[in-house]
Amino acid sequence: MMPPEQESSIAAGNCPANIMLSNWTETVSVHAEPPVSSINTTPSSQDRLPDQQQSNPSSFSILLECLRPVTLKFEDVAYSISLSTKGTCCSPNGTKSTRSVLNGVSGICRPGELLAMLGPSGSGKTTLLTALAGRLPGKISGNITYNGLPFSSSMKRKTGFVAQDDVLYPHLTVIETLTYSALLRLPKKLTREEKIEQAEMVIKELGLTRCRNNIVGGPLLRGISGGERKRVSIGQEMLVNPCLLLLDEPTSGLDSTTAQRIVATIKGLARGGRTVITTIHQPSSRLYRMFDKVVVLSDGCPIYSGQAGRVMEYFGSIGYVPGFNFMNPADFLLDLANGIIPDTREDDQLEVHSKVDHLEDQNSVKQSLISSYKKNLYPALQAEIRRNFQDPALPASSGASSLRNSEDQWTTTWWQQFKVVLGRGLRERKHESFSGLRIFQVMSVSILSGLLWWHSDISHIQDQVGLLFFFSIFWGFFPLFNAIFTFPQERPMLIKERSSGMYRLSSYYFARIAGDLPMELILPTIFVTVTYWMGGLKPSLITFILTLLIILFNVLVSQGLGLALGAILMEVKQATTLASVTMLVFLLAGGYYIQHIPQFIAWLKYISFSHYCYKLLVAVQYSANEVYECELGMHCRVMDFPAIKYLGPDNKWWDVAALSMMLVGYRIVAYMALRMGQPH
Ligand SMILES: Nc1ncnc2c1ncn2[C@@H]1O[C@H](COP(=O)(O)OP(=O)(O)OP(=O)(O)O)[C@@H](O)[C@H]1O
Repeated sequence: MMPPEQESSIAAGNCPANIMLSNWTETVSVHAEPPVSSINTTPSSQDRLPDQQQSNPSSFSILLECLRPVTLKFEDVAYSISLSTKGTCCSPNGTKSTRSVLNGVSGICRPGELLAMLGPSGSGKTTLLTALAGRLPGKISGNITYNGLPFSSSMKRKTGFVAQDDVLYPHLTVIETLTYSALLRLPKKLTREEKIEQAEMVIKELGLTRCRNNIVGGPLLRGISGGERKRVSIGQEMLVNPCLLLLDEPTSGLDSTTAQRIVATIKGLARGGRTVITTIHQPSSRLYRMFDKVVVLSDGCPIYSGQAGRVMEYFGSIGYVPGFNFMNPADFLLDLANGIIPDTREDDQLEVHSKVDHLEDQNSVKQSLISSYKKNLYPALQAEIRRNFQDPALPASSGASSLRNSEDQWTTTWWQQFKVVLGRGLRERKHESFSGLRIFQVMSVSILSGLLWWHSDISHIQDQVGLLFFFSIFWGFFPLFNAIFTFPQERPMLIKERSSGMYRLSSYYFARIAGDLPMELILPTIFVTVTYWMGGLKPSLITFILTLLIILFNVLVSQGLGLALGAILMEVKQATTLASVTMLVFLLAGGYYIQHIPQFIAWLKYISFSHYCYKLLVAVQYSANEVYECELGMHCRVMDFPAIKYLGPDNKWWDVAALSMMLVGYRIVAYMALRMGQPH
């Protein structure tokens, strides 16, 4: 294995971008360059890299040029959302309407190009970017092709998508975050060490060395800075050496120098033969100069799509000129997209503001810009999109289909995915699993109940049975409410990672369940050990072990129900409300409080796992012929005690079978609910 420095310098030799990227901490100077559609990265990537990779996997580096350049073309993209208002008492049916978010947007972005989408807030930039990333739900009309093909699962794994909000695990450090991504996303032909090396390399490339061991942090936990978070998100996508990289507002909330550095970084990635598209709010003129192409949107309609350097010329040709010579082109474009014509008199800003109020004027400016686009730009753009030439940067069409066939499998095996997600989950949640608060909660309840039932005796059978019922209910509630949070909390991460094709849902699901097991099982074990012996239950080791096993079984079933409710509703408030109603029903129908439930509702106990758990606890605690002192000097059979008699005939295996069915059934339901809510 080569030392990282050596590898880095070799890679940099192949890709000029890397020279610039590795200088993150130094002053970044990137100037607008001529459109790079002429940059032909294909021969090198096509002829050399795949071979290199096959013969010597260690030479694979994310710093090399993109392996399969992508030309992205989109034509007449339109998207509408349906808006429905809820009914009221006066108009119970509510109303339904649709709203157009994108309307006839077209463009081309070739390998090596950086395309920026500009437009006012709400103009549809994010929606278009999400559509281009193949992640927009619902029906999109128009045509979006990647090397002439529709979006495919192999394309998904070659696409990097950096969302506006960074979805990262707060308790992992920067290096851990990138290492786990590398382990999950890099191909199986690389060894673990090589993958870790790639993560290290990204850290260096993005200038994250200083904060590599800092935790990422989140809203309630101070971690790395906003710019560093953004770079970690970009780094996660860089790891897969994406041929198509899409970024949503990568500079929002950052100071101008940091923004400049981020854009310089993505410009560098484009120079490595990637197709890079970004939305951006208010770029400075320095940033604007780095763009090769721009698409300007106004209320979802395009007013410009083409070379960034020709914007002024185009708008000048249709009669719109900036107020003064040194105006930032981005400001000029945003004014136009808002329907505001920049005033030619520099000092008269009041005039501009007064125009803001003239909605009609603005709308007519927008309409005129949209029609000018349709008349002057669209025909040539459409012809260019439809031109069926063999792009020199594209692999031959056979290459495109082999791309589809050979890469449709996952980059890592099921088992690797399981192990990495499990390890990551244990690390991320160790503070939560072993939180002092949780341990205190369980310990205090166990000691308190041990004291309340202190050395209870069979002559006080009512109390003893009460303790067994308490076991079944407490260890029904506690795991249920813990499990409810699992999937709603993880949802953003799950959507992000599944959208990038990082792992199978099943490997994630089993890793998540397995990761929670240690703590889910350790706490009840401590609880039962303390309370069983303090509470004076049967002093037999076998009975104690059986009691413990029944409670652990109950915990797993109840955890399954919590997972299922969380996965179905995906909303913690609704899920906890439903869970508390369910547990209340189980508590009442369990057989301890009411022994004369009317027949028509008595079936409720059969769906209650607490009922089966309670029944089993009683069955192992008392033998069939055991007696207790029911009155002074009088002995009665335990099995005739009303709260026990009500439980019905003692057939333990039926109860075990019912609990087993619930154990598996709830988990299947949770999995199916997750699958249905997932991007495919
Ligand atoms: N699922 C949705 N439900 C309701 N409205 C939506 C939905 N998706 C998009 N919109 C609306 O479509 C419009 C475009 O949204 P989009 O997020 O694409 O704009 P944007 O240009 O990226 O804005 P910003 O710069 O503020 O992020 C907005 O008015 C938004 O409210």
